[in-house]
Amino acid sequence: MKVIKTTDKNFTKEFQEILNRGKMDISNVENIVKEIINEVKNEGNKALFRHISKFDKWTPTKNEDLEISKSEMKKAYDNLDEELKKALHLAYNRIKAYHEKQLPKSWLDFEENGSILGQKVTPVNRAGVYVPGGKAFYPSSLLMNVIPAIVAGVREIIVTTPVIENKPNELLLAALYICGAPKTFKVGGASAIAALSYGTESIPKVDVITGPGNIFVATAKKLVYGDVNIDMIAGPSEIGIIADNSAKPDYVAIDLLSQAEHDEMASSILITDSEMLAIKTLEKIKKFLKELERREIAQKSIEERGAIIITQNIEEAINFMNEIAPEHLEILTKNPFELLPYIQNAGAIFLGEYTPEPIGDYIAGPNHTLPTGGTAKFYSPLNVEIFMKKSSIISFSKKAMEEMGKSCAILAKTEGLTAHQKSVLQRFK
Ligand SMILES: NC(=O)c1ccc[n+]([C@@H]2O[C@H](COP(=O)([O-])OP(=O)(O)OC[C@H]3O[C@@H](n4cnc5c(N)ncnc54)[C@H](O)[C@@H]3O)[C@@H](O)[C@H]2O)c1
Ligand SMILES: N[C@H](CO)Cc1c[nH]c[nH+]1
Ligand SMILES: [Zn+2]
Repeated sequence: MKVIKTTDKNFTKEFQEILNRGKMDISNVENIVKEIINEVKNEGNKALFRHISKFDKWTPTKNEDLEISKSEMKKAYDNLDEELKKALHLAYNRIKAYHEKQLPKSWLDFEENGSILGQKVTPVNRAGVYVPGGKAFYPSSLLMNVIPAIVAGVREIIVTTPVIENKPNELLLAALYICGAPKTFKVGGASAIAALSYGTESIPKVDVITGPGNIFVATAKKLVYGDVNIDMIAGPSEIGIIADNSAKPDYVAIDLLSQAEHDEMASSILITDSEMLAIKTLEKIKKFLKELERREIAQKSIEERGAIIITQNIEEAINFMNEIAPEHLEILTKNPFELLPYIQNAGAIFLGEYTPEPIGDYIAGPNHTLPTGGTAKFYSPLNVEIFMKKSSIISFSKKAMEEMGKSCAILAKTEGLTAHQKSVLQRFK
């Protein structure tokens, strides 16, 4: 784990290396992904069968094999352990309530001259949700993506997820049932993104695709963007923590490890003005690592992509964290809310010692699909608006046309667009 001080001679170079870590390099996989997309475009389900056989360790032979039935979902829900069921419902209700607050409104404005201007908000007709499933199952990501689409009022939601060895995860099946049993296909990676973008015999073409995934999924989303809308290109998980000497090293250490255990490419960064906290956190990381199920992944991630930056004061810590723009930011200082006005870039901000990042992954309510790799400088968390679009509304009265028609006509004439000019002037005859 890199430990550096902002007063070190080579700090600028070291910090630049940290900034570059999250940037996604798709050059190695771009050609492979292009080929997969073309095969799905040209051959439909037949290509899906082949890709599933190659990557997911089972071989579908007919179209029906691709779909998870509603009865499978119901059976998994009925057989689910009561405590898990309660937890799923709690998560569902909290995520739904939070996203309902995000709903944009249609509006009409009535001007004195009798004209009406406004905006009409409409959900997209069909949305595709990708749920990763290559190396682990993510029922929580299913909820985080499907619930905003439900809240937005999307008419049809199509889910795709790879099902390794054709053995669906019971919790994922139960979560699908709670989400209203949307049509779900056992397809993963770039093939799934291509199928949702262009359609196959079984999978309908959608208007927007959301959901995280590995480099093949991210690259495919980048390539199909424009033919469909996408939420964002999310890379490996990240956590940034700003802490002072009031923070508990145990909390800081385990919260850093919480994202490190996701992925060897995940990055976990502590910025603190307390050298003592830095030393104690390092000790605790060593202790906790021994206790983790995913120790090897977490260890590799924390050793190769973890960092502690020691600053001269908390203002400096905030400035460097704003430059990093982490996916998740925890503030573990005496008065965390005092720092909030100065935080400019972060996907989600967790304030205070009782708000560890994992509470946001599952239960709190805000979305856990967040911008990574510094893209929190311009992307927002996944939200209901990605499943909606807006149309402008314009209705001019005769009086408004008399007031403004001439100005419009002269602008049109100056652009050389005389049909535009005449279209307006006709109204005066
Ligand atoms: N940001 C979030 O909210 C969030 C949530 C959950 C998971 N994640 C991340 O999503 C990622 C999930 O990755 P995953 O691999 O487990 O599952 P995945 O579902 O993203 O990818 C599995 C699919 O990748 C394709 N694939 C695998 N190897 C390939 C190859 N050599 N060539 C072409 N295609 C290939 C296959 O189609 C396979 O079905 C992880 O990095 C995880 O940390 C992020
Ligand atoms: N922390 C991940 C997003 O970066 C989401 C997740 C799903 N399950 C657990 N965590
Ligand atoms: Zn997580």
